Amino acid sequence: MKIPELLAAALPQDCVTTEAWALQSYGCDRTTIWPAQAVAVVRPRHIDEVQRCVQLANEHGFALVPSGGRTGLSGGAVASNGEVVLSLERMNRIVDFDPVDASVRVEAGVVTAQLQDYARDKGLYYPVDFAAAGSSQIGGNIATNAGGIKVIRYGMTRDRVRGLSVVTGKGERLELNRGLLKNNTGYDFRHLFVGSEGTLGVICEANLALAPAPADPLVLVLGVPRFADVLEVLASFRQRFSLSAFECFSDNGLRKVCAAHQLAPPLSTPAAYYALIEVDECDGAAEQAVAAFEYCVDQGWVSDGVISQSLGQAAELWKLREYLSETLAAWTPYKNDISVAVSRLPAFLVEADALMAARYPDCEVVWYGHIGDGNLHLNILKPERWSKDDFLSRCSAVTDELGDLLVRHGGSISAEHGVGLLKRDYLHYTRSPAEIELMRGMKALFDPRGVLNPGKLIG
Ligand SMILES: O=C(O)CC[C@@H](O)C(=O)O
Ligand SMILES: [Zn+2]
Repeated sequence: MKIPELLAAALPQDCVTTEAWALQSYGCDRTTIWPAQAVAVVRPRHIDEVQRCVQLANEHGFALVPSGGRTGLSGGAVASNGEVVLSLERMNRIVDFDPVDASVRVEAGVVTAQLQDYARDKGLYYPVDFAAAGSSQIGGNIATNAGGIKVIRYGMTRDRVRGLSVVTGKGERLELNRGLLKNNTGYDFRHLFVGSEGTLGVICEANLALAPAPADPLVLVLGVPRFADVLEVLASFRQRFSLSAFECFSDNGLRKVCAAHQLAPPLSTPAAYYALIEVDECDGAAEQAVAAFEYCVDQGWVSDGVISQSLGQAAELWKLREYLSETLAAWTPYKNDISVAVSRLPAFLVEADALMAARYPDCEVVWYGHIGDGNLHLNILKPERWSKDDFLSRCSAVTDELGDLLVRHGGSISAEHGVGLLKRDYLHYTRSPAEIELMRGMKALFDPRGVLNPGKLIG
């Protein structure tokens, strides 16, 4: 029997499809480098069906690509090698909520925004947030340890995960950590699965910690002529506030967003860079923010600025940052998602800036990111006249140089987007040979036949 027939015989009939549109659409994520070449798409409704798929894959030797909202930018959910896509989208129930534990148990296919709304309705807050929250799914967020715009205050997805139900690559079901806050009983496998990119097991359910509802946001956008001064601005605001976001973007990125979305630029005087700062709106916050802004102007770090006067204005200012990734997609960008310790950013930036200018003389580079977390998204835009292949091979060579630079500054080749296929060959810039060997050992332990997401993360 062929693989789709095997699956159809073992699962409810409407779980399996081989329709061309489905193979295409479920076989890709937001990268455009690898063509979709899935042989089937399976969409189970229950963890038992997930387990059956994994058992079949082991018995018959085919590969599965676990799949969420496919908003990833590193090729972690691409099926370009005859795999079966295992989509969790139908497992999208919020199973349980406990107000005493302030936690929620959800299936993997719950969309991030759905959980955010649910938490808000309960008077609480799910703080992992990013532009793709409307389509990304919790299982994928956990598998990639998604970050986003609130990491500076709330941490990454890992910091929310209190428990996981997974099906390992061997087909075993594991209940990891049981939703407990305290559980010192040896190796915590839950954390091994966070960020494992579907290579160890399929995340089916999660117990997630919710946060208290925050105050309304106060948002500032400040014009900063020199990149290094963005760090000075960060330090000044940090002294006065517990920040809930500190983002940065360059003027060329802002101009593209404004043009694509018919938005007015935030400041009458443009600056080379902008810092977007969010703090809690509370008594005296606006006055404090103005004082911090004036201090930064006096120091010559900031040339102009705006502060939100309403929730609507705060949301409008956020659009300038949040629309960047989607706007730049029109230029088929090559993405670098890198990090160094915040304290090392100034020194790193000087060298990274020089490297970009020297090695990409023909390409426009758009800088932006979660600079308060030491995380930058360097998007290299493809010149129209260059073929995709030429562009990619040039970018790959520069990524090696960037890797060397990151090694010198103790940084990471992937801060929050994961490794997938895109950064797999650069993993050694951040993880030692001994670590990579241990990763392979883990993979062999949980997925001895290599049926889960082969080729991703560690190859
Ligand atoms: O597209 C990118 O480079 C970054 C996407 C996302 O992580 C963001 O911060 O907007
Ligand atoms: Zn980001």
